[in-house]
Amino acid sequence: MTAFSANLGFLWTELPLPDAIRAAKAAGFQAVECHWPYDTPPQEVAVALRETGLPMLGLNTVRGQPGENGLAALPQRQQEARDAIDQAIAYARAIGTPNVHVMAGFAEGADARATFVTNLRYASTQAAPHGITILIEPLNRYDAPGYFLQTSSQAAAILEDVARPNVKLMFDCYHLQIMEGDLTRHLTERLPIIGHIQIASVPDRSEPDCGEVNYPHIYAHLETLGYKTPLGAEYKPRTTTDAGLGWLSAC
Ligand SMILES: O=C(O)C(O)C(=O)CO
Ligand SMILES: [Mg+2]
Repeated sequence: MTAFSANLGFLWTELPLPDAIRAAKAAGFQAVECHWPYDTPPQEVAVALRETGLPMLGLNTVRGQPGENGLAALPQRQQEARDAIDQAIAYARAIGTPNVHVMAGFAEGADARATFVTNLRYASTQAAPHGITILIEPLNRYDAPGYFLQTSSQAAAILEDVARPNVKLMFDCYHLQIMEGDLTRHLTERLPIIGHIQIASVPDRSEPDCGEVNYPHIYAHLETLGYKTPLGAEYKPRTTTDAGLGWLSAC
């Protein structure tokens, strides 16, 4: 049976993070993940995780200044990017989180690529002693125009250059259906470099129960591939989180 991780960046956002973790447990999720937990002391998050028994699978590095979307591919911003990486790894260690998504930011060109590769190697070195995996995530060009990383093929080439076993791809089916399609084939081919998978309907990014992706097919396919990590439910509820959970009980 497919397991799911509630993305608390989008689900139960009206609740403080520890209560959102409790709500995810009550709803039947097997794990949680978040975007930017930094306003909540990690001790409070750790208490809720212990109490519910849910793992927090991932968190993101900060976006940077207002209007920015990450720092790791921005030439001339290396110190800030490394501070963001250090902050994320410290928070992840405090709550036992195995993945840190290092956000690339709005950038393009050879300098941006070289900066991203260098910063990912730095992140890998800092994360490795703690058993933490670094993730990079392509975002679609409509939601994040100008974001440095946009496709899984671009990510695969960068991961080859970074050449560290603890730096992997966050395969968000929502973004990659929009950018590349062919999800079944890409999930199969990219499996060795995938560190986490996320889902949402396409194109409206709501509950994964409608739209152009047939998720039951994706779940069955991932099962045949032996992929067992809970899938990140990273969608924007059509009404409230609780009212939209029918898809979860149908799985
Ligand atoms: O938007 C997404 O898909 C993300 O997973 C994220 O981490 C924030 O941009
Ligand atoms: Mg995502």
